[in-house]
Amino acid sequence: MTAVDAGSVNAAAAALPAPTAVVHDTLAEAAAVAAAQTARLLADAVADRGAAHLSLTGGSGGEALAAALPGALAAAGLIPGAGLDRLHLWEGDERFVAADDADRNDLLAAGLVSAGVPEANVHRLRGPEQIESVDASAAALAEELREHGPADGRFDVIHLGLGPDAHVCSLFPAHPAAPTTGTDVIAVHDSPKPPPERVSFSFDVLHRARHVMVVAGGAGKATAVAMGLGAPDVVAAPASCARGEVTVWHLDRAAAAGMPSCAGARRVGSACRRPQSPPPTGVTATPVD
Ligand SMILES: O=C1O[C@H](COP(=O)(O)O)[C@@H](O)[C@H](O)[C@H]1O
Repeated sequence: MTAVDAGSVNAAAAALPAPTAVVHDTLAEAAAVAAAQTARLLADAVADRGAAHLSLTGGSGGEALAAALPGALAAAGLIPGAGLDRLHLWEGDERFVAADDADRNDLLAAGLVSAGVPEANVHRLRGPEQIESVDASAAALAEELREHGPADGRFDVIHLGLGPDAHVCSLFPAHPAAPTTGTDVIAVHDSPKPPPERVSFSFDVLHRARHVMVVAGGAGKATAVAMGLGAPDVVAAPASCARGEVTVWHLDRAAAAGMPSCAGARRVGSACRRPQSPPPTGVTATPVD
C-alpha cells in the first residue's frame, strides 16, 4: 500500500550498509572509475542472470557518466552480439517534458544507443506529447517496470547524481513526494528545481538495488555530500537515504571537502581526520551513521 512515511524510509535506509566514499582528482575520473565498475557488474549480471538493468541519472554526474560508459562497456566485453542486447536502460528520474526537450535526462543515453544498446531496451518516460498527465506517465512507467524490469525487482546498478540541496533522482528535501513508499514510481509535482513535473523512482527501488553509485563533483556539492553521508534523514537530505546492498560515492576533491568526520568509526586516511580539507586522491572513507 502506498504511504508517505519518512520514518519508514529512514529506518529502511539505516538498516542497509553505510556508503563508502572514494575521492578522485576530477569528476571525469570519478565517473570513469564508476563506469568501469558498473560495466563489470553489468557483465556479471548478464552472465549470471541473463540480463542486466542499469538506472541512469541526469545532471553533471550523469553527463560525466555518459561520456565514460560506452568505452567502459566495451572494455568489459559488453559489445553488440555479446551481451549488449541484454542490457536494459532506465532513468532514475525523468522530467515530464517532450522527448526532444533539452531538459530530458534520457538524451544522455544517446551514446549508449550508438554503442549498440537496442533502442527497445531504453525504457523512456512518455512525455506530454504522448500521454495526458505526469500521473498517467508515472503509472505507465510503473507498468513498464513490472513487465520489463529486473525479474527480482532489484536493479544491478543505480547511478545517482547529487543536487546541491542533497536531492537524488527527483526526490527533493522537504517535498511531500520524497518519502513515498509502497510504490516504485512516483509522479512529482511542483519540483523546486525546474521543470516542475517529473517522475522518479522511489526509495523502495533504491533500497532493493544491488549497487547504488553516487557520482558528484564541484564545490557546490560539498554541503550536500556532508548531509548525504550523514545519518538517514529523507526530509532534510534525501541523498542520505540513497542506499542499496552496496553503496559507493565517487567524488572529486572539491565535493569531497564536505565529507563528514569519521570520529568514532573506522578511520581510513586523512579524509576522516581533517574533514574540512580535501582528502588525498584515492582515499576511501567509511562515514558514520
Ligand atoms: O534535476 C536533477 O538534478 C540532479 C543533479 O543535477 P546537477 O546538475 O546539480 O548535477 C540529477 O542527478 C537528477 O537526475 C536531475 O533530474
